[in-house]
Amino acid sequence: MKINGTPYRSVWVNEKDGWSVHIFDQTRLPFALDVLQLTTPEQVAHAIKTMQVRGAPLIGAVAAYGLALALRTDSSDNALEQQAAMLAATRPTAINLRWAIERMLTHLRPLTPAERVAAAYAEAGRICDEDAAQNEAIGQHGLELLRTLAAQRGKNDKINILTHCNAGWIATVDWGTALAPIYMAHDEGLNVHVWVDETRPRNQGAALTAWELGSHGVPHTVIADNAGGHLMQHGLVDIVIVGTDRVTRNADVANKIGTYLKALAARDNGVPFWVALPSTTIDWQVADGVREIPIEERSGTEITHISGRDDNGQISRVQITPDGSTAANPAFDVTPARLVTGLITEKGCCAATPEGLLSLFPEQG
Ligand SMILES: CSC[C@H]1O[C@H](OP(=O)(O)O)[C@H](O)[C@@H]1O
Repeated sequence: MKINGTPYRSVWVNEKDGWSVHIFDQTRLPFALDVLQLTTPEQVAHAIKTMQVRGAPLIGAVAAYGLALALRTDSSDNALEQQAAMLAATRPTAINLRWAIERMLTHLRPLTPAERVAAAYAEAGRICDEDAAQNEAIGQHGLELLRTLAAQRGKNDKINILTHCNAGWIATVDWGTALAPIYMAHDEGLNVHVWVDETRPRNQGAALTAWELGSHGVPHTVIADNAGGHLMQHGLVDIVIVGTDRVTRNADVANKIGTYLKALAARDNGVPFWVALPSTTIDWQVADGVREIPIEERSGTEITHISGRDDNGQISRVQITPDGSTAANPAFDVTPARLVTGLITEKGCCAATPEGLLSLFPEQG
């Protein structure tokens, strides 16, 4: 996507040295666009754990480059396995991380140590190119949904879309998943407006989705997470589109904490609830998401403290709870397939059912 007219991806190899890896430090957005240069697998692991880089497809792509960086130092079998395990363990919920590492291992294990570095960079590059292409296709299929909504009402009537967390281009290599159809609809001239859940506690909506949409000129309004149900009750939400970190073969959906509550409100108010995902986010080995998907527990300090820009223009962090209060911080929840209207994938849209998924991916049957 473009930032001030310049096209960017969310991860890229430094063209000056040909091997170090660049990402945006997403903990500094929306107030600073800082590029981080990663030169070691440990730096990659730290960036993923601290959410300097986040978003299911993007952490998989960056971890793939982390393995390439590791092999520059030691491309032995032991190093390959150990570094892969270290990177895969950085965050437990997004299946893309494990998928990307497994793909790299499958590609690299048969090679000699001398062949591995170049092959690792090439495979990580293919993972990035495929993600960008898949997300563009998701955008096209999701655009059809928005065109249908627009056709059902007056051409210039506003289409109000609610989204949760950030599933935009900065959460992927490019285009995003939930936001890809929105960008395309806006660029096509459809009158779209986005309700942006702030998405406590890390505020990926308020800080990242609002920044993305504002940078692209897409009308949007940031709301408290708890406001979505009220807006739906008053007919102010036409469709919910969210991203996901893992979808099971039964079409249960793991996503940022609070997604399940949004789906319940949508069902209660007859609002279509769609989930956008590349096939790399489908975990075909898992059926029951509520029971089987590991939910990341993050530090309670993400609840007890919040960061932002103060009146002096400085980024500062403040405590918002009493000393001594404990905090629990599950980072994801699972929305059962029964609450999901449908899935938007690079192969098309389908019902949130095992049959729906297999209709798009028959090879998994
Ligand atoms: C396009 S995947 C985006 C997905 O990832 C986010 O999680 P996190 O910010 O913790 O990496 C969130 O669940 C988004 O829906």
